[in-house]
Amino acid sequence: MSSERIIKIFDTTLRDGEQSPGASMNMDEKLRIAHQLEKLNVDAIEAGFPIASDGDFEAVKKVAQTIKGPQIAGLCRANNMDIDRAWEALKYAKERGRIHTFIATSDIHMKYKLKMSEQQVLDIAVKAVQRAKGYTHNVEFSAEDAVRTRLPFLAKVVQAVIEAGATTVNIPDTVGYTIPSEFFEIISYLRGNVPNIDQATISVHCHNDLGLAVANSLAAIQAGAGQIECTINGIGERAGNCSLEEVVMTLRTRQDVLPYKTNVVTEHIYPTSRMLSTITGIVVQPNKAIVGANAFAHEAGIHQHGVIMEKSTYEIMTPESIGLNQSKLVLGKHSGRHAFKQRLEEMGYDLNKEDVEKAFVRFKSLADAKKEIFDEDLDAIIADEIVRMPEKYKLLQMNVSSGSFAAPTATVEMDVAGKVKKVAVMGVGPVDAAFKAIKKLTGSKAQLLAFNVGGITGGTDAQGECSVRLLADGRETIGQGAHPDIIVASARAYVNALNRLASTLERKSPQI
Ligand SMILES: CC(=O)SCCNC(=O)CCNC(=O)[C@H](O)C(C)(C)COP(=O)(O)OP(=O)(O)OC[C@H]1O[C@@H](n2cnc3c(N)ncnc32)[C@H](O)[C@@H]1OP(=O)(O)O
Ligand SMILES: CC(C)C(=O)C(=O)O
Repeated sequence: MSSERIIKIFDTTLRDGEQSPGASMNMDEKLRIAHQLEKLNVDAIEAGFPIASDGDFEAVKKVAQTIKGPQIAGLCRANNMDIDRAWEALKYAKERGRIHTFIATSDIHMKYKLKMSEQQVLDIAVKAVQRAKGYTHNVEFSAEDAVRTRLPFLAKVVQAVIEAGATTVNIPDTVGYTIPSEFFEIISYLRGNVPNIDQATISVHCHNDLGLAVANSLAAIQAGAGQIECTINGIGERAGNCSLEEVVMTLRTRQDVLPYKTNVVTEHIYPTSRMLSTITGIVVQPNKAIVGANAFAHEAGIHQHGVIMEKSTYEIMTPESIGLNQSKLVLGKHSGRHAFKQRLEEMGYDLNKEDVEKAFVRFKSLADAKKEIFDEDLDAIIADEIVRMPEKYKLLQMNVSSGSFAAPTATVEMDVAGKVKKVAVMGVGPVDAAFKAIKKLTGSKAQLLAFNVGGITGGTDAQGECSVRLLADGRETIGQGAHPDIIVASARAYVNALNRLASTLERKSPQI
């Protein structure tokens, strides 16, 4: 086999992909995806099943009229009505229009579904290809459920449809049943037992019921197949189809052992995946290979350190190669100092070693309480931990009980100018109780002008950020506090404001 064979990519997102429950697209949506597939430079777009509905017919027609470059295929059963209707839509793509006709060849499908004998199926397959040939030279035939078909019969069908003029013969694993070594054997068998096999492109169409669609497709091309049928994000009937991005990026990344190329412009993969997910509402799982949100994200400190030093330590392909701007270091409880310091620097903080260490300790304890630490959380940590004035008052511990039955009560322990004091106070609500307790412990006469509370980041595990505006002796101060517990954040803000007030009054300079 010659090296660096070009493998044709036949995208069926708009046909088999649309068979995913909930993935139906209207004509405009199909057209938008088709334009994106055009940018990806796939070799063929299967735009729909024209006999299925008027809407599908119009969509296939519009794609055939509009898209330049890729071939445009339409699926049809092996009967005249379907084939004629398919060509009515596909004819607008002229010589790029491909009629894709199919019939099942496995015993189980022939017996229970079609209720036909082998001979009947063989005759119908040949007639269908001949009918399609009357319209175009560009005819694909699929032997549905090929991998569960008895091999001598499969070979007989393949030989007959090629004689009838099929230019592409597709060997689908309709139910995602086969394993890679078997698929390799099936394709090898056909290449060894169908005398005219070289007159057509062998195609494969793998479903993912056992999670093997990509592996099976790769095994098939290693055995000599020349076309892979696949979908964006791997969507499709049941567990989906072979994922375009996975198969294409495997071929791009493992050139050393897979000497095949595709024509796909891989930099359009990520935007295409996003667009499809937005249009269909089918969310890509975060750990999905290539296009999942975590595919280029590193959370563990040891990995982050490696990536900071040299990306290839933990990245086998670049995010840019699929159209992503850059990989992401996710700060969480497994992160280490290297990643933490790098993020602070990227955010513009130039901290000394001691301050980084102080912030890091606080970051680790926050990371234990919430899943992901965002830049806003780091801002709050820096504001709280580093950019602090000398503290006359320190909040040591607090506990608040609240609800709709007992009166809200705050028990607060503070260090007030070197003395540890504790008090329990009731209030209208938990924040009111906490503020009253702090006032009692500090003896402050400051008037509360404003109190604001907000979640810094989304989710119920968000770090709450509170701000408090106080007035005393004609001076206003603002205090801020952050903590996953919103009451603790409020108390921290209050104490922070009192400390600012104290240091302002001590310096006797009019600051806010
Ligand atoms: C493996 C695959 O993904 S194949 C593609 C699957 N995709 C789809 O089915 C989506 C589009 N399908 C549809 O809109 C409808 O099924 C239609 C319009 C094609 C047919 O609808 P209906 O006429 O109501 O038939 P229905 O879907 O209930 O049954 C399928 C019929 O086609 C026959 N049939 C199935 N496959 C083929 C085939 N490849 N060639 C010829 N006839 C076939 C069945 O035997 C059955 O025939 P019957 O009505 O004489 O019993
Ligand atoms: C019609 C063929 C190509 C198919 O979708 C399948 O067998 O899964």
